Amino acid sequence: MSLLNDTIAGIRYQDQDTRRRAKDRLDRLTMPHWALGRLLDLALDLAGMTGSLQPVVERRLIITMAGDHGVADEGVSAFPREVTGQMVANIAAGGAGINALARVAGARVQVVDMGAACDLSSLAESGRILSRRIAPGTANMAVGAAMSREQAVRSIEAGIELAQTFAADTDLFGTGEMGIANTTPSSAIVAVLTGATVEQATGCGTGIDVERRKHKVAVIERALQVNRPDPDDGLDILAKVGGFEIGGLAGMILGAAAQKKAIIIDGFISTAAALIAQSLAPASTDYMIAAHHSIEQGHCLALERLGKKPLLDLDFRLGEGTGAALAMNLVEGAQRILTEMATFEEAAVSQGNVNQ
Ligand SMILES: O=C(O)c1ccc[n+]([C@@H]2O[C@H](COP(=O)([O-])O)[C@@H](O)[C@H]2O)c1
Ligand SMILES: Cc1cc2nc[nH]c2cc1C
Repeated sequence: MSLLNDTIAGIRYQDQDTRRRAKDRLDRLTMPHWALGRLLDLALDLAGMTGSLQPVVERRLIITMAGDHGVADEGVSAFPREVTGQMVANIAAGGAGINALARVAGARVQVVDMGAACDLSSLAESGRILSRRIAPGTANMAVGAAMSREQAVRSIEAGIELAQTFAADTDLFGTGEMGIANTTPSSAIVAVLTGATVEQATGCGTGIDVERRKHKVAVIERALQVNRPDPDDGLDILAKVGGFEIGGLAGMILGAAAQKKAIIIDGFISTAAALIAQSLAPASTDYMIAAHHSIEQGHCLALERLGKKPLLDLDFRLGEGTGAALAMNLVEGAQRILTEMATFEEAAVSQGNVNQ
């Protein structure tokens, strides 16, 4: 079997017995019942994911995957393609938004070149980024498939391998990406996998105006007509209207799930990758935590399809893993409540008689 098929076959749903035992403890903690709300739901998830009442979320890693997109030729972004490589260098030097927010979370940031258009070999050779380049950007999905099915598999398998390697010294993963024009393939993926119209699934990305957004919708509609991706085949969708960094992130998510590690899903593009992972392995959603609600139109639809409620709502639309980084301390909050807070019996606190 292939790495992809093996990985999919190895993903288990959360451990229900550990969830039950965690629920039993959380029900008895010294507070009015469930008074920490969704932080407690998150604590249950951590227990179920790791199969432990003492989950650890100390060693944190944001993987920021970069890729370019042939569909940028259609004028769907407010920024030129070369920004992808320039921002990769900025992140590698520690000067991007993700670097500042990862420092708040005590997380490492690893940039991976999945297929930027420009030459990033000097950054890779000096060890500041990792190179898993599939090709120098995808083909233009408005005129044909973005990549071959074989490239789609390779991009996902590169992500799985990275998750396997990093799992040795990572307790908590976060996804991030950098890729000019990548909201275009992401909207296409969201439309195909949610059944929504392209109009509903498409936003303004880096900041295009109303007219350009109309054009972007038309480009995505054309890409779907030309390629006819099969909604029941995540690999077909990725190959026809996806991106290399999106495939890499889908692989990271599958790899983390197979290792029973929590993975925080960043914004719109990361959620599109999560939808690909869900379509390949429904149980992988049990290991995903939705970081935040991006203001990119279509993110709500994607989160709904994933069955996830985001932790934060800060009007972000940056990507890079910024929302995932900020959510990491909330995940630590959930873990500390489960592992550090006393029960009524332990602290000798009188219980009320409120119906639970
Ligand atoms: O994460 C998000 O929700 C998000 C929403 C809009 C834009 N972005 C970032 O902006 C870039 C894509 O925007 P665009 O307009 O070039 O498709 C890419 O580098 C993403 O990281 C990210
Ligand atoms: C400057 C810039 C930084 C980014 N980070 C993620 N996407 C981005 C897009 C642009 C344009």
